[in-house]
Amino acid sequence: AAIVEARYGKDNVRVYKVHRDEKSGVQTVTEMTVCALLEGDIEPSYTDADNSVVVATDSIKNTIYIKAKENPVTPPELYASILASHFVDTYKHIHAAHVKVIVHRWTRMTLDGKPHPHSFFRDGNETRNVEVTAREGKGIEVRSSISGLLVLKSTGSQFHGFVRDEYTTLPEVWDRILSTEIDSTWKWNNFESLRSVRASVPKFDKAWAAAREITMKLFAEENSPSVQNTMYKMCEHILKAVPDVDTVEYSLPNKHYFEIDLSFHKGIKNTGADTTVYAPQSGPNGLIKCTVGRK
Ligand SMILES: O=c1[nH]c(=O)c2nn[nH]c2[nH]1
Repeated sequence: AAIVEARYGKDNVRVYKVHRDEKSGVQTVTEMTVCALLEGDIEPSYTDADNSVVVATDSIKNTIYIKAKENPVTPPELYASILASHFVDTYKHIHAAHVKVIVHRWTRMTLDGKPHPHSFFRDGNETRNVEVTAREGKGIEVRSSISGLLVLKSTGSQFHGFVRDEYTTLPEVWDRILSTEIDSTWKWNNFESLRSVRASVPKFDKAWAAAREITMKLFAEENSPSVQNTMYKMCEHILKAVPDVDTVEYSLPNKHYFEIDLSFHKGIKNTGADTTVYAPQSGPNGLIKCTVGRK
């Protein structure tokens, strides 16, 4: 037997960092969950119990905190690239590092119409994420994403014209609820070095804001003929808005809301156009995925 591939490290490292602006007294917080996994000449630790090649996961955890202390933690693309590059540059037997950063939402409170200097709230489970791979001699791959953004529209969604055969019971619909949890990822053109990531720092927040705005605007404004078509348009718009992005991918659950026929009770009309009461479904759910590139 032989190792085909291996990587190891520390997962679920929770990091909080505060920036205190002395002049204004305004404090800004960032909270993230970090995973850092190393790859390289580490087979002997698996095959021969030779721990001389192991950078302990505890040391990896320490490094995550030290790099957060020494460097900016925003944009997450920069922090993740600094962290991943550190491992490849520091240990000659480590040839790749994979870092995932999940940034949680602490949205500043607005009280009496004014932003509060040091109070925040968690407005939703949506997160901004980055996955970085630094590979020796091969630069830095960066994938940014939005996940957990739960959306619903009460109309403006349809689904008809699909295959009808002996397996089909789904009625065609011209007006339905559409709800999904946005998972949108945009992959940046390869960065040849940490220096080129730093040069692109102004682009990362703008790209995230554009992807989020495009996603919600198209979701809301399209009279969607299907999840497939609407997600494809989201990809097209993001590719147009962010020239340095190579591909965009979406993975969208279709979280169904079913009509409930209540006619058994005094002939209540609650189907088709008369439906006002629905049964939200926890499962099964549709799952629609695509990756779109530049032709
Ligand atoms: O948007 C949709 N796409 C599909 O592929 C599908 N299948 N059932 N309902 C559906 N809705």
